[in-house]
Amino acid sequence: MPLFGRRRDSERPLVERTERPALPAPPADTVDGLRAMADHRDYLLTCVDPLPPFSQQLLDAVGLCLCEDVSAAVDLPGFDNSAMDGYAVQAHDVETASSDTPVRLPVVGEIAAGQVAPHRLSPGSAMKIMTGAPLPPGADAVVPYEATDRGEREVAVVEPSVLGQHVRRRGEDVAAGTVVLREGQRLGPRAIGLLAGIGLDKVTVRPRPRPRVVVVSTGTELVQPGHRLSSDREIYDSNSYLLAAAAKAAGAQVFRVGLVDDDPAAVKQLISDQLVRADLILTSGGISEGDYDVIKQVMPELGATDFARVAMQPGKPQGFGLIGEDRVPMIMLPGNPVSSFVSFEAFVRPVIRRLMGATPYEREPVRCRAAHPMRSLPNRLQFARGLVESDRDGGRAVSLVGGPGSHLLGGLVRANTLVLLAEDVDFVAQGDEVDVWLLGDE
Ligand SMILES: Nc1nc2c(c(=O)[nH]1)N[C@H]1C(S)=C(S)[C@@H](COP(=O)(O)OP(=O)(O)OC[C@H]3O[C@@H](n4cnc5c(N)ncnc54)[C@H](O)[C@@H]3O)O[C@H]1N2
Ligand code: MOO
Repeated sequence: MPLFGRRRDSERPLVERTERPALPAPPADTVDGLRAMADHRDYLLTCVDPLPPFSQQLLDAVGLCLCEDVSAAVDLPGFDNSAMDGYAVQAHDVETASSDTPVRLPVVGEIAAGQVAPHRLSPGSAMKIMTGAPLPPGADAVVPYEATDRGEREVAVVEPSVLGQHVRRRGEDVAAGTVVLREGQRLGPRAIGLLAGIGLDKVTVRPRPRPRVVVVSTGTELVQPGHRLSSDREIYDSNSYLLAAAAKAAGAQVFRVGLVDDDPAAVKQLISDQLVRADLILTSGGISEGDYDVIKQVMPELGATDFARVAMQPGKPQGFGLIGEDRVPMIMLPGNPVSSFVSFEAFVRPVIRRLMGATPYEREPVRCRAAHPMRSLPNRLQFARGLVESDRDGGRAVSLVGGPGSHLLGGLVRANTLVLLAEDVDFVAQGDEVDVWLLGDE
């Protein structure tokens, strides 16, 4: 299918397979001749690196995490300066001043913020000074206008002053060389202000706001939603929407490319075209044993791939690859909609989190009481669709909803939980505890 409408398909170069490093050795099949779900997940996580930290303009870094300690290269304040509009003086000259016995001093100059003192302040004199202006050498206090008659050539000071009064000392806030923000710290408005205050316009942060995830559905039977089904052999493409929405909810920037037929040339062209804008490519369909399972057929020509049978239900067939010159990670998911969704939860969400440098990568299982007896396939980690509700004792109980078939998209929506029934479990009695993944934050 045309992607950008700039060049004809025949003009675009394909990524051809050249000699490239293979994938790391995949884990052994340990469950009934199949790969354990956790082994497959951990394998994908070792094959994918977090996106590199990158230097970001301050305002684009809000909400992101620092990848380095930040030290101040300058003192804050950078020089001794006045905290008030008034007169720079020597404190001992005005230590007895009062409204009954004002101290009169000649005004020998003026300094505004951004200027420097015209000369040193001699004992027995005053210099006009504005807030933020550098204190003249020789001065050690500032008398605010309100404590004087605001004289221009001579000033009468009517309140006493002490050493250092209204003077902001160099380095009293931040001394040059000290660490002001730590690696891992999330940048909010105050941290952004401080970074600007010490003269930085960029910082190194992670995650990239969003890993770029390209989503593609394969299948000649698929029709774009919004169009008419022209025969009862056709079905609407739900997976590219489901996966795109799930990737977006996990924090990715998503490019939903949509559909491609089970045509090897079209699939190769489309994937080659997408590599340039992808940190991760997701496909659904075409990876099991069928005669038209095009992804499994062509992807080994474009990169290093691993097709596994995983001891889980749904989600048994799984594909992974590092594709093209840049070895872009690609996760090839099974076509049944529930299989696709469960595989996303088990493998894709952790990989997106790893790309973002967001830990923990995996969902934390939560213990929950079974509301009724449950049967499970032996030797498969079963992801049953569950509904968790509060029980009478204020605890949580889960019941199964929607049926076990991996095509049951309607039933999936009634669930708020995936119930994890382990490989060595074939029966759970009512009241027994099971692990669940709560899907509330999707
Ligand atoms: N002989 C065998 N057949 C199958 C096996 C097996 O081990 N041996 N595994 C089964 C399992 S488990 C699954 S899951 C599926 C996975 O098959 P594929 O990944 O090759 O997917 P397809 O054959 O292309 O499609 C399967 C099913 O899903 C529908 N589908 C596909 N894409 C979409 C979409 N974007 N939106 C909605 N529905 C979609 C498709 O029409 C099929 O009904 O293989 C079993 N077979
Ligand atoms: O195991 Mo397949 O992935 O659901 O039916």
